Amino acid sequence: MANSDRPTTVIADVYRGTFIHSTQTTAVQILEDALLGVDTQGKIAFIGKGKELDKLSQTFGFSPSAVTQLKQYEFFMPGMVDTHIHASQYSYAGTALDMPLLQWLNTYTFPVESRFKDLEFAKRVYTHVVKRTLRNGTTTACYFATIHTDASLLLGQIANDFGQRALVGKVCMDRNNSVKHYKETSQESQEETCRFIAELLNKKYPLVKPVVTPRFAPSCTGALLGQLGAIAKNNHLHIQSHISENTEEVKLVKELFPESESYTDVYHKYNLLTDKTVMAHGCYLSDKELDLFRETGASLSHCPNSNISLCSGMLNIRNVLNHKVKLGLGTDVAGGYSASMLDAVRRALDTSKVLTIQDPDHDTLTFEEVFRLATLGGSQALSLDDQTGNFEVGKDFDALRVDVVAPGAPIDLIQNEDPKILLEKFLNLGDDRNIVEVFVAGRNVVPFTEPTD
Ligand SMILES: O=c1[nH]c(=O)c2nc[nH]c2[nH]1
Ligand SMILES: [Zn+2]
Repeated sequence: MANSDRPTTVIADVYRGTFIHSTQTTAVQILEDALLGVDTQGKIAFIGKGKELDKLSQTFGFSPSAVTQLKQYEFFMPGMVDTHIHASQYSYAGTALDMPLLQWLNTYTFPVESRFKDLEFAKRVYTHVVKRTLRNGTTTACYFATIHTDASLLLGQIANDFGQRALVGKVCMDRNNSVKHYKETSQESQEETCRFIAELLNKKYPLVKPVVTPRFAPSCTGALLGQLGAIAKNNHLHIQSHISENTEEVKLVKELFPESESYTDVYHKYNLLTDKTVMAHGCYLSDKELDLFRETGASLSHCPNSNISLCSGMLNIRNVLNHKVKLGLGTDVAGGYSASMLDAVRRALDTSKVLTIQDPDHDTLTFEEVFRLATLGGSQALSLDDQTGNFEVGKDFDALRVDVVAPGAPIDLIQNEDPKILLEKFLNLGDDRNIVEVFVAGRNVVPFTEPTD
């Protein structure tokens, strides 16, 4: 090949085997004996057929002997996207699920979150949650931290150090909190949000971004919501919050914001519904509110474990999808007790099946659709689908290498199964022992190379 014809991309790694991902039109697309090349920037440079090895190796200038071959019963799938997780609640995940949302916040959540003033405590919890989620296949996480700016910055640093793609939010709340040392004024909240954004952006972490984070309407005055909407707009930032999770909360919002037509209208009025907004839950949104989500491009994070654990409600995903609202899945640790997105996949399917038990006409979600929600759907919900979510050329290589028969893992394969069955078994039965490697932007981040604590 003449010098001038040489591609400018330099290939760092090439993998050969089965790749399973979603596209806009196909919930599960299976590419058997495929070849995928990753460039030195961590981006997918090509995806082709194994039999095209000679041609691809010449075009992209790599040696066929450097290709990593997957084993039988292994496949690559896109890394999973947790669109809603409270990193600061990880210490009590798996406990404290015996009361409804508003009581749960005052009894368990605010007292624990107030401890993140202590940076040593913050470091311990945040290191654990980043490692736990990464090894369970969460390559992108949208995190709530606490009101503490320095601890929130530390969460960004830890995600960066371990190589996880993350949106990190310093939580804002200037009212309705009974816990003495867990409060901020609207001025403090606004100033500290600006400091958080400036300092985090200044670090220039390649995969970690700030997200403007009003906790939810009952925790924020209209004045603070308005200031946060302006900060997000002026800096083109992501926004996250909660909406319509339980009936008591919806009633409270009506009382606190009597001038607003609906809960969604409260956020809309303060410019908090944009195409970079993700709202958790939405169990009780009306069709009109869903229309407003679609019009503004805002998305929903479905957190089924939390919705059941706190007896909040059940989101009708089919109705959300029919309204063409962007949707991803979230663990919502610690209202949700599991930090694993595989659990979110299973609970999403369970919830949809319960809705079918209640109404046999309900169009139950398929496992293929839920796979898409956990990957491509999540990346769309976070407006990061230009970078991650599937194996399209030009996106970052965020991937899980899954071995369905990994030693010690909880899956028995009795017969030779096709790749779609392998995916279904992994989603329903697998765990982190099946996730033998995790890649984010081409970098191998699991198994960990750092000393573990
Ligand atoms: O599930 C939830 N967890 C929280 O921490 C929270 N705060 C407001 N609304 C919330 N919902
Ligand atoms: Zn939440």
